[in-house]
Amino acid sequence: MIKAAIVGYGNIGKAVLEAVSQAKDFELCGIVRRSALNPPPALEGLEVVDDIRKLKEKPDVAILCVPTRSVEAIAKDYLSLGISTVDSFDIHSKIPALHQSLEAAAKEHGRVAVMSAGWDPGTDSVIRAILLACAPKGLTYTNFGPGMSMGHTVAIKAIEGVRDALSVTVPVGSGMHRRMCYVELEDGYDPEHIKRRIKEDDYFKKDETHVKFVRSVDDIRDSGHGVLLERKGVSGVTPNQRFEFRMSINNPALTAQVMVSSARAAVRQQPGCYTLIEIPPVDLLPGEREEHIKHLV
Ligand SMILES: NC(=O)C1=CN([C@@H]2O[C@H](COP(=O)(O)OP(=O)(O)OC[C@H]3O[C@@H](n4cnc5c(N)ncnc54)[C@H](OP(=O)(O)O)[C@@H]3O)[C@@H](O)[C@H]2O)C=CC1
Ligand SMILES: N[C@@H](CCCC(=O)C(=O)O)C(=O)O
Repeated sequence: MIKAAIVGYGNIGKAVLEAVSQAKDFELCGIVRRSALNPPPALEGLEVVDDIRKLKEKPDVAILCVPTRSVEAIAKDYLSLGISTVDSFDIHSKIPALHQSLEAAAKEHGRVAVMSAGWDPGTDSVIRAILLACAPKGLTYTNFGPGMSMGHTVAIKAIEGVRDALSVTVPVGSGMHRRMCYVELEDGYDPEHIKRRIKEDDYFKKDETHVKFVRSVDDIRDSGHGVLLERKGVSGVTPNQRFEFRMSINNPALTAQVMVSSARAAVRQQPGCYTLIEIPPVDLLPGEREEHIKHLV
């Protein structure tokens, strides 16, 4: 059995709890939250702590369901305690730096960090890599949505004066996106200031971004999302090879499932930091390798 802890009980944390409950090779050691006081009824009977060191049983792996910008500090702390980590860090431009930093920490402490293990970055990254192997010359376009981006939404929610938010990603073609941000403000905050803060954030600054102020974000929230990944390229000397991958999904449910599968892979790797393209797909699956070779290959 793989002993796991869930860190952060937001959208992804809740869905990870559901995914772990369905995974027969996992045992939950507990949930780590910023405050362990007054846990919701859904956590009744589970160990809820405010520091991973307080868990009765030490986990093999911690599934980090925290804001992307909190991942690095938490992952390094846990690796230093001898606990492997899985995260879904999704600021694409900062992935190489995080990879280096977690690689050093994981190797120093003989543990594994699986990073950026959601659906994008994550499973989409694996598909992009496979399409590149199929047609080494050409263009891949990743077209998201329309749907709710959790990463962009969390980034807006972190701005002082924002009570609630929803960032919807709208595809405009050729891998370009429009960001529609719906924001519920606290009283007394300047909408123009909040607008500027959003537009200058790394998550938004390269895209066309619109900010709209609404009375209730709850009334418009829908966590559905999806992707159309397209590649047109050349295999050998043969042009016009066309590929498409499309999915329409519930964002937290899929992200959480990928993280749980990645936690399984984490306990099977040598010490170090891995993105999903560096992990053999068979290590994500429960059961015997030989059985998967027989049925999947
Ligand atoms: N790679 C991918 O494909 C995807 C990645 N993601 C990533 O998942 C992250 C989490 O998303 P989501 O679950 O929707 O976020 P939420 O805001 O719903 O949940 C985050 C939880 O983390 C805990 N937390 C710890 N530190 C902080 C902090 N400084 N501020 C706020 N909360 C904190 C809180 O839990 P508690 O109160 O229990 O402590 C909070 O509920 C996103 O930032 C996104 O980048 C999401 C979807 C896809
Ligand atoms: N990282 C995303 C998942 C991929 C979709 C995306 O990047 C977007 O909508 O911009 C998220 O946080 O929801």
